[in-house]
Amino acid sequence: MLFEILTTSLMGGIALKAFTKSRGLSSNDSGKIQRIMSLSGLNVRDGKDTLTTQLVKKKQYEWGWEYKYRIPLGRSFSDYEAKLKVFEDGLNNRRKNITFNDLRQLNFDKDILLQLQKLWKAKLTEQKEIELSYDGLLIIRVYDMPLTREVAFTPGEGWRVPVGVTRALNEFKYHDFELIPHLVLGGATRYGKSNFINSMICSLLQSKPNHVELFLIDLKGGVELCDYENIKQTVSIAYEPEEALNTLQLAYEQMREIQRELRLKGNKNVQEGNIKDRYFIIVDEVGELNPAEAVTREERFLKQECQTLMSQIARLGAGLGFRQILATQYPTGDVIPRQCKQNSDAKLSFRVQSATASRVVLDETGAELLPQIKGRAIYQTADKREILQTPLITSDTIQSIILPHIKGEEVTHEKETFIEPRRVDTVTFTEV
Ligand SMILES: Nc1ncnc2c1ncn2[C@@H]1O[C@H](COP(=O)(O)OP(=O)(O)OP(=O)(O)O)[C@@H](O)[C@H]1O
Repeated sequence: MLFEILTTSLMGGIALKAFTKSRGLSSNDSGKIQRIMSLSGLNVRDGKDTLTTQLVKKKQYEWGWEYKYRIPLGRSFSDYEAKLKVFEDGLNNRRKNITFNDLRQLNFDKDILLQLQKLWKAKLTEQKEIELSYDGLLIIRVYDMPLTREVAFTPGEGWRVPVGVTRALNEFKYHDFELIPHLVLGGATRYGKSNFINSMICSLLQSKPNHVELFLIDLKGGVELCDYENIKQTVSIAYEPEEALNTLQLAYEQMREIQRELRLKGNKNVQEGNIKDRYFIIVDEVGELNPAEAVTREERFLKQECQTLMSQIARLGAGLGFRQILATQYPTGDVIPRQCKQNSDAKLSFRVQSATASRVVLDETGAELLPQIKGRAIYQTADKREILQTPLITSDTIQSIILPHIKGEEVTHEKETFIEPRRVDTVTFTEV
């Protein structure tokens, strides 16, 4: 009986596979992708010939499939990027086929009908996600499961801070400030920049409380970074451009001091000089320091000074233990000083409004195509670009992390218990 079911299902599966293949659809999505390409006008006409996108390689991973294509002359990567939604909607089209691979997953010892029902339901609700990249070949990754929309904060180790969870196997990704000292952060409003800055600071406070020194510039009216105003690790905090200049000058002087110290010792950098402290200059909304936006001459001069200091820190600071993180929600033109951008080998961009804005942050397009999901971002280093979901940190977690570091408050971890005075009932006797 079991043998009969097995062979019938197997033959059915093979027949189904042959059928789907005859319709240009195979068990993976390569056939469908090829059809989407030709139907959405990605082929190129060359006289009588039609140049198509050629599949060079396909590989299955635990998370889904990766396809590599040679693109025809006359097409660029951005032509394919512009069709991202077309690919995604095409692959998630509800007319689903059950494939041979799907049938192979079934357990023929158990209730086969129920399993088929479940499989069909799963097929109808499945939501594949697609990622495009280019390295001389067009790479299309089709993920079976969408990337999670929420990741809880967990601190990193040492100078490694959590950046987020990647799609491949939900793996946690870290940014190592010892390897890449400076970071540029961008993204349209309400997509998660400030949340990321908070999780970064809290991770550093957790893992390096005695060696992290913070120079904070919060030009969003102080609402984002004011929690750190009274902690031991904050050397200086600024809420206005005038105060920002002061904070940057302090950081710059400290940098010079370390430079002198290392020179005297004959060391090239803090690692060689065994200096353990690291100095983080964090500017939330660097756009507020853009001289091009200044109204008066004095304001322009002040902002130019700020930009000069940020550029010097970016240029000279890495070996001296200085890490600069510049965040902006208005990625236009020179909002991030050029030298700061050039010296930041890592960029993190949340969704932005246009391809131009994406180029300002990442030097490449792509961040404008991110889904409208809070915390979803592209993390880009010199050799890699990944989409990830950044961790969400709650106010309660922030408060509990900063509590032991608040200045002037000896914090004991035991709870104070308030002892009420014992009630004494007194009866007074009077002599009659
Ligand atoms: N990683 C995340 N995961 C889930 N939700 C998030 C994440 N980051 C932020 N959010 C949600 O988005 C809201 C806005 O985040 P945040 O304040 O960090 O945005 P922003 O980019 O700094 O915005 P603005 O530039 O306007 O200040 C948060 O209140 C939170 O609810």
